[in-house]
Amino acid sequence: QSLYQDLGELEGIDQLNERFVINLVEDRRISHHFEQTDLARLHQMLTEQFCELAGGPCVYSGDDMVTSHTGLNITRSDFNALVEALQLAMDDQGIAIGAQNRLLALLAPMHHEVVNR
Ligand code: HEM
Repeated sequence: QSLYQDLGELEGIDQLNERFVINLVEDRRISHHFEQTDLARLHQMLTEQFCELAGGPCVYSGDDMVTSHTGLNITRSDFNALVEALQLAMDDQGIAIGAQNRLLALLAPMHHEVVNR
């Protein structure tokens, strides 16, 4: 059973990111970062990215992580808040803890590309 399957394939990942984006804009610690953001695009790009990372049949078509986060002044605390928003969304989707941890392990190394840029 691949991570892609454990996340509910494309439909599950799409639903996950719908909740994730809502959680981001509702989280008062980090919502200010998303005031100018095209949320429909963010949702779509996250879905492509997670699908590809999880081994699904997608190709991420967005900007690279350094380019898309440079100038945003994202802190380590902001990063941790985003991870919490994702965990809440994964809980909501009923994704098993093992699969949650596998996705988070794929995202964690990206903190170098998004924090303090
Ligand atoms: C592993 C962590 C992260 C991942 C995987 C990630 C992923 C992405 C992706 C896929 C995009 C879309 C890029 C595009 O439009 O081409 C994006 C944009 C964005 N991210 Fe992140 N991100 C992460 C961390 C963060 C954090 C911690 C924040 C702030 C709390 C943040 C704020 C933003 C904002 C504001 C945009 C939109 C920029 C714009 O409007 O052009 N991201 N991110």
